[in-house]
Amino acid sequence: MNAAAVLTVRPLTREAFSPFGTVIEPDPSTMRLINGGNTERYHALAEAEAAGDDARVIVNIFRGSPRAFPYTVTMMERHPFGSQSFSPIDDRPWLVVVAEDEGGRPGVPWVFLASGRQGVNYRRNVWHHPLMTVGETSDFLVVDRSGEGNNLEEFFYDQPFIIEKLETSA
Ligand SMILES: NC(=O)N[C@@H](O)C(=O)O
Ligand code: NI
Repeated sequence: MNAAAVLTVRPLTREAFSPFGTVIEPDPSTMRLINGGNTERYHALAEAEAAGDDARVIVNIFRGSPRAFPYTVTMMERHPFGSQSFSPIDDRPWLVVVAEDEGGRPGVPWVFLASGRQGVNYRRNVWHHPLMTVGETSDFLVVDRSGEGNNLEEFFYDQPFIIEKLETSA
């Protein structure tokens, strides 16, 4: 087992997350007034992808128990047939952990601290860590894909990556 590496925690921004998907938050450039001016619609912030036989886009709630820190990232997963979005319901910060694909395996994880008003949509087949709730058990609205075939691919690192604490830097 290789030596552990400590990961940097970065603030979640649309730009930094763009290689992995989109950030779901009110983007003024997408806003259009609807319902006679009563409602601001932030339009098409993300696109749900659902491929393969009998593929359907489904809406779920994930109730995540809080992770303990320091936390060791030992694995990543991806969904070959569809995207997956997470939007916090309880307005609490949470962690988003993703990685670039390097020849069919995830590279070094990127860790982003999301606010309680930020969601993300992982594009289809993007490496990510399973839901990482922080502090208290929290609910997330999750939009992803149901259908035929195995939509879960997991990879286990031969090197531990550590998230020491939730202070952002860089
Ligand atoms: N397995 C499952 O439904 N959850 C994961 O995909 C996850 O990203 O949390
Ligand atoms: Ni997932």
